Amino acid sequence: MGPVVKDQEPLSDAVARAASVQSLLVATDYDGVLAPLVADPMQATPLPGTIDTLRALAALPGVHVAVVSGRDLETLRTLTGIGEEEPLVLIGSHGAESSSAAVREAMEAAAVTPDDEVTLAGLRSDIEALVSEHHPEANVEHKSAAVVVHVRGIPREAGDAAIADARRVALDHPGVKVLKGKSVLELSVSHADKGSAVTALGRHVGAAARLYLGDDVTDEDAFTRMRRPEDVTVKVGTGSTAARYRVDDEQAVAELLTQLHQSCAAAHPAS
Ligand SMILES: O=P(O)(O)OC[C@H]1O[C@H](O[C@H]2O[C@H](CO)[C@@H](O)[C@H](O)[C@H]2O)[C@H](O)[C@@H](O)[C@@H]1O
Repeated sequence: MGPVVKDQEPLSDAVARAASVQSLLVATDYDGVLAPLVADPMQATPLPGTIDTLRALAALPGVHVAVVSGRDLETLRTLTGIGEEEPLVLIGSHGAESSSAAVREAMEAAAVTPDDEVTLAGLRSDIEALVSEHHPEANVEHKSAAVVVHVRGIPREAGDAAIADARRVALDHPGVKVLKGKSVLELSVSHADKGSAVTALGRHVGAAARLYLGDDVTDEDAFTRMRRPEDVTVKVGTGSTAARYRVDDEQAVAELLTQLHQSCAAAHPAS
């Protein structure tokens, strides 16, 4: 897979350049970027070594690291194994939740309200009823601000029917945001987006450059917000994108993070 824009600086040069700035924010999506996609969401584990590479990056002076996901914060912490005492920032529920107080403050206006909770409770029970009565081969994932219908691994026609019916259910619940992801339909009461959360974190740490890796439609909010010449945006896999660069898969992400760590370690030696 070639670069997204022709005749631009090669990705390896852009990574080396980003590594040399005084304050760098490295932000990465989780599913489909650090962790290969699998049928059971709770079995989606990071490729060996990737979290340790992020830890090593976060230990360097002037390098800030965040994992940004549609997962809720608690699940993201469990799946990444990143502890509360570690310097890595976790951003969950597409920006609605974060381990960083600065991000929480910036996203306060997008926080889930008690009215949203009521909407979500009604939605959860309607989706559960729909799936158990009409689409038993589909699965339902409950998150703090959303309910997700999963159709990975089931026959195409059955999956499409489940997604179409879930969309219809959402219409009965005003204020619900519908996000079509990879073999999922997410119905959310969150008003947050990854782009706002990551740019808030970048501002907070005074990032001179931001490097963002993502594979799904919700990552496009981050790609479109990171348009400074110093920023490096990387789409993982196929599909149209606002990112400047593209890599094939999670293995290529692991290699890119290793290259980034080597460049950052050379540019930001620990004192
Ligand atoms: O923002 P992300 O970290 O990319 O999370 C997006 C969604 O990821 C999960 O679903 C995806 O991964 C599953 C496990 O590999 C896979 O079964 C599913 O088909 C994918 O769409 C997660 O379950 C969702 O809640 C996230 O919103």
